[in-house]
Amino acid sequence: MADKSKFIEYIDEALEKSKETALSRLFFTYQGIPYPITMCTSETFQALDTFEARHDDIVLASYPKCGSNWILHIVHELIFAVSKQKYEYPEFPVLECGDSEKYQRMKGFPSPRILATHLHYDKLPGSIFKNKAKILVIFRNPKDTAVSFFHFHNDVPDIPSYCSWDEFFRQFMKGQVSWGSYFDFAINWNKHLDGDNVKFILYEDLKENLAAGIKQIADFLGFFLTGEQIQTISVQSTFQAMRAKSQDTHGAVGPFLFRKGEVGDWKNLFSETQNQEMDEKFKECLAGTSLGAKLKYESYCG
Ligand SMILES: Nc1ncnc2c1ncn2[C@@H]1O[C@H](COP(=O)(O)OS(=O)(=O)O)[C@@H](OP(=O)(O)O)[C@H]1O
Repeated sequence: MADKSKFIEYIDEALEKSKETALSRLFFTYQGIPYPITMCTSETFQALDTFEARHDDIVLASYPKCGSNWILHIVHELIFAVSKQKYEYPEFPVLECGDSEKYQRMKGFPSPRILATHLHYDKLPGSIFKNKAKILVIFRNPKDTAVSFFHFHNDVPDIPSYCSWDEFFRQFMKGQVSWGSYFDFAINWNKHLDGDNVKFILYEDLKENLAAGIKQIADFLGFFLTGEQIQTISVQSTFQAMRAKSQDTHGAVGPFLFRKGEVGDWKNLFSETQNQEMDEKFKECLAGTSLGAKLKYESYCG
């Protein structure tokens, strides 16, 4: 029996190691943060210093899976409503993804440029702050964010999957997932959310009252719309409306990206132990902070 348990221990350890080796092939680390090798390169990160932000750039900053495609769509619709011009951005809109020449090409793009990013606050190019670009910072409760991230890896055929939710959860809590730790991302943003050019948006607030959220975004961007225009954009921005068009807007990945769009889906995957572990982590990192209060953790994760 003793030998058998040693054997199981050994196999478990070997499995653990091979999982970590397999996972390490998914990422490369740049300045301490893991990024997916399929989307980012260190050459692009080096070239990022040459990116010159404009005062009329609109930056959507979020940890992955907090709803950046939702806000991107809303901002597109707002621009269309005020300018009657369909906004066509010539590049994949995530600032840190793509080839290292992109920042040169971007110099020729018309304003306003809408740029999404999952970079942590302290990794953002300084010109965003220096030139006072407008930044919409989107947050979602960490439990639903983790669940959405897990499904994305495991549902999309071309992305390497995790062997189980438990395995993903372990890596998520260690920050060993693409773009690093949710909690580090949040701690980094915590003291910078009240700046003049920064607008905090909570995914759950938008779910609660989409029209009110769209109005706040429009006000922040200085767009004046009628109540009727706001109403029209809300109808076009519901989860159902966006999912129905997702193959046209995002290709084959669309239905996976617009997966469920709910608050509280974490209850379907979290074990009691995982629940407690995340509550502890939240307390340790964000309890008593201004962002901690803004996230309304008790309401959405309790
Ligand atoms: N309109 C609307 N309403 C409600 N929820 C929406 C909407 N649009 C996108 N989503 C949900 O946002 C999740 C994807 O987040 P991101 O767009 O940030 O993903 S990514 O990081 O850019 O890949 C993903 O969450 P899950 O469904 O929980 O996986 C999307 O469904």
